[in-house]
Amino acid sequence: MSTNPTNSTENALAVERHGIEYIDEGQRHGDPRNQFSIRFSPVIYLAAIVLGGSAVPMGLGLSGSLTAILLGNLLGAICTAACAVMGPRLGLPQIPMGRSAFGYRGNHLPAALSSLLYLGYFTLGTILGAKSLAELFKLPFVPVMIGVVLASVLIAIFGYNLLHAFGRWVTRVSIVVLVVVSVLLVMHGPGAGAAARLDGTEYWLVWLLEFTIVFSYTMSWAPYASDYSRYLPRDTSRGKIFGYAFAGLFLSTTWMMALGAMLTTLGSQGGVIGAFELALPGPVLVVTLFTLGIAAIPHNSVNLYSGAMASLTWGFPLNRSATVALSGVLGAVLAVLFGGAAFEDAFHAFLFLVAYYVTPWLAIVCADYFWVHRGGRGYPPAAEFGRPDGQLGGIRWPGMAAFLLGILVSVPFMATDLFTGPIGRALNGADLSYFVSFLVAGGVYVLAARRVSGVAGERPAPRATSEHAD
Ligand SMILES: Nc1ccnc(=O)[nH]1
Repeated sequence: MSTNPTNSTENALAVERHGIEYIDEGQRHGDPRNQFSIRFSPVIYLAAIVLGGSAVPMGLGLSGSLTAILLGNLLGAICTAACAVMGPRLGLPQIPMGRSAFGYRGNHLPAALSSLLYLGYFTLGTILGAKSLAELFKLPFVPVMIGVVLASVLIAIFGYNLLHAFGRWVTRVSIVVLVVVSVLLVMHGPGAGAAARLDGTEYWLVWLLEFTIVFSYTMSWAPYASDYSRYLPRDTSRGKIFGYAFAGLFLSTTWMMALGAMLTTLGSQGGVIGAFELALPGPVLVVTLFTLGIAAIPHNSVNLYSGAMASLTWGFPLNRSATVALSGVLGAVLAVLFGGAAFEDAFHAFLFLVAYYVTPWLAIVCADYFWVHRGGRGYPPAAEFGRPDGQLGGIRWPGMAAFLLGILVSVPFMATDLFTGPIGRALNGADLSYFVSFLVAGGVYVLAARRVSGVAGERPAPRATSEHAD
C-alpha cells in the first residue's frame, strides 16, 4: 500500500508528505539506534545545564545535586522511552494516540496543552540559542534570532528524516565537545559550592526540589516520543527502541545537568556562561558556546515539528508545513518581545506549570497502551484514530475524568514560581504533584476503563483489529 516512495527511505532531503495520519507498513524504515540520537541531540542547549545547577546556590552541594540528577533522569527517561515504544506499533505520532483513552474530541485538551508547551520551549530555545551565538560573534540579537528560527523552520518542514539525520550529526559533534569540556572541568576541579551547606530535613527538602525539577524536565519529553519512532518497521524490537531512547535521553540530560551542577559550584557571577569562562581555555570556550548555540536548532526543530503534530490533532486548519512555519513566526515574535533575562526565569516557571498535564496524561496513555490494550494489541483499526465520529469519536469519560481528577487532586502539591499549593509550600517548594497526579490519573483510569463498556481492554480483540494493531 506504499503510495509515496520518498517516505519509505532514509532520504533526508525529501520533504515529508505526512501529517498525523497512520504510516502504513510500506513506508516504514530506519533502525532503532536512531532513537539514541533523536533523544540526545535536542537536550544539548543551555536549559538542562542551568537546571542541573539550580540547587547548588541553595546549599545542596555537588553530591546531593548529582544523586537528584541521576534519579530524576532515570525516572524521566523511563517515561519517555516507554512512550517511544508505542510509535512503530500504532504508526501514529504520540499525541493522536490519546484519542483511544480520551476520545477524538476529549483529546483536544491534552493536544492543545502540548501545542502550548512546545511553542513555549521553541521560544525558550530560540532565545537561549540566539543569545549564545549573538554574544559569541558580537552580533545583534534579532538578526541572529531570525537565522536560528529560519534554520529550525526549514529542518522541521523537511521533517522526520532530516530531523533524524541532523540529530545524528549534532549528537556526534556534541559528544566530542562534551568529553573535552568534562575532562577540562574535572581537571579544574569543583568550587566552594561543592560542599553542602544544609543538613537534616532542610537538606532533603532541597534534594527533593532538585529531583522534581530534573524529573519534570526529562519526563516532559514523553509527549514527543512516538513522533520520532512511528516510521520504524512495526516488528522493530521493543527492547531496542526502549533501550536506545532511554540511553539517549538519560545520558544527555544527566551529562548536561552534571556539568551544570559542577559549573555552578564555581560560584561565578556570570551564571553558567561565566563559569565556563573560568574553567575553559579560550578556543575550547568558543567551540563550546558555538555548539550549545547551534544545538538549539535541533531542539527548536523538534519542538516545531511535534508542535505541528499536536496542533493538527486538535484541528488546526492548515497542513503540517504551514503549521510549522506559522509557529516559527509566532515564536520569533515572542522571542523579540520577551527576550530579556528576567523573562527567562518566568518563562521556565510557566513551562513547568504547563508540564503539570504531562504526568497524568502519561499515566493514562501508558495504562491504555500497556494494560487496557495489552501492549498495543487490541486497538481498533488505525483508521479509527482519524475519524471524529467513529469508534473513538466524542469524549471518552474514563480517560477524561481520570485526567481532570489527577490534575485536581495534585493541585495542593504543586510548587512553581507562578503557583504554589499549601503542601508544596510546606515542603519548601519540592513538588510532589507530578507523582500524585500520575498515580491518581493512572489508578482512576485503570479502574474506570475496566468498568465502562466500550473500552477495548474488556473485550477480546476482534480479528480485524489484530491485523492492524498486532
Ligand atoms: N521537555 C522539554 C521539551 C522541550 N524542550 C526542552 O528543553 N525540554
